[in-house]
Amino acid sequence: MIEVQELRKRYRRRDVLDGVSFTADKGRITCLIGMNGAGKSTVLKAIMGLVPYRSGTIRIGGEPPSPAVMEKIAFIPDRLMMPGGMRVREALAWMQEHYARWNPARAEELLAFFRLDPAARIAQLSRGTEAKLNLVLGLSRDTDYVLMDEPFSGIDMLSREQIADVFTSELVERRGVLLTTHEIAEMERLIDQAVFLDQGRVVRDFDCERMREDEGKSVVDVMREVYRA
Ligand SMILES: Nc1ncnc2c1ncn2[C@@H]1O[C@H](COP(=O)(O)OP(=O)(O)OP(=O)(O)O)[C@@H](O)[C@H]1O
Repeated sequence: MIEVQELRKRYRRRDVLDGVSFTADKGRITCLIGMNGAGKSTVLKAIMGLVPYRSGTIRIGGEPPSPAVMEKIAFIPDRLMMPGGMRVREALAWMQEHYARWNPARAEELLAFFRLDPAARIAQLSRGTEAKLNLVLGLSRDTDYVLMDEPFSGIDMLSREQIADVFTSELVERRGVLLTTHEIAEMERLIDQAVFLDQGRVVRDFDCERMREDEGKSVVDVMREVYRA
């Protein structure tokens, strides 16, 4: 489980995270939902130790972050972080060299699934193809948790459907997935837990299936309720 408790972060004297608390369990897909600037990416970056925070506690599998604990998490940022001159196969080799839990068979499988050309240069990939490679690099590590920042952003409908298939496959089944989005409509059927962020605060946190059963509301219904209020 990833546990975030009372996380506070300031940028230029402004509170961008104002006491954020939630958990993301293994075997579930948890989605941080919020408008632009709500603080979603900052939460992921704080968990990964990429930005310092003022106060609060982060636990991963019950342990505080450390280099060994961070090996259990793969972070897939909103844009690919590899140099443009690199070829796809070189990016995979780089990952294999730098990450202990790299799974080459899975990487090959995902390359074939997304029909990525191993010889293509990264700079020449379209936005959507780049997003798919970004997913291949993150999901080919055998980690307990995967953090994804806006995995669907800028991607055409058919590619989104292909990426959605990955979410329902055994690739993420046993892992804990924490992702962010501001476009919930097509993520709705994929996610188990919804955490709504607004101006650095958690305003709703619920089990999506229970919400549908108990109150007959979809995540989008709740979103309208929260943000139009
Ligand atoms: N490096 C930075 N310096 C100053 N302010 C920042 C910095 N990074 C983010 N912020 C501010 O922190 C707030 C939260 O940003 P964050 O990127 O976490 O939002 P978000 O919910 O992920 O938004 P989006 O959906 O647009 O990606 C925003 O108001 C943003 O302007």
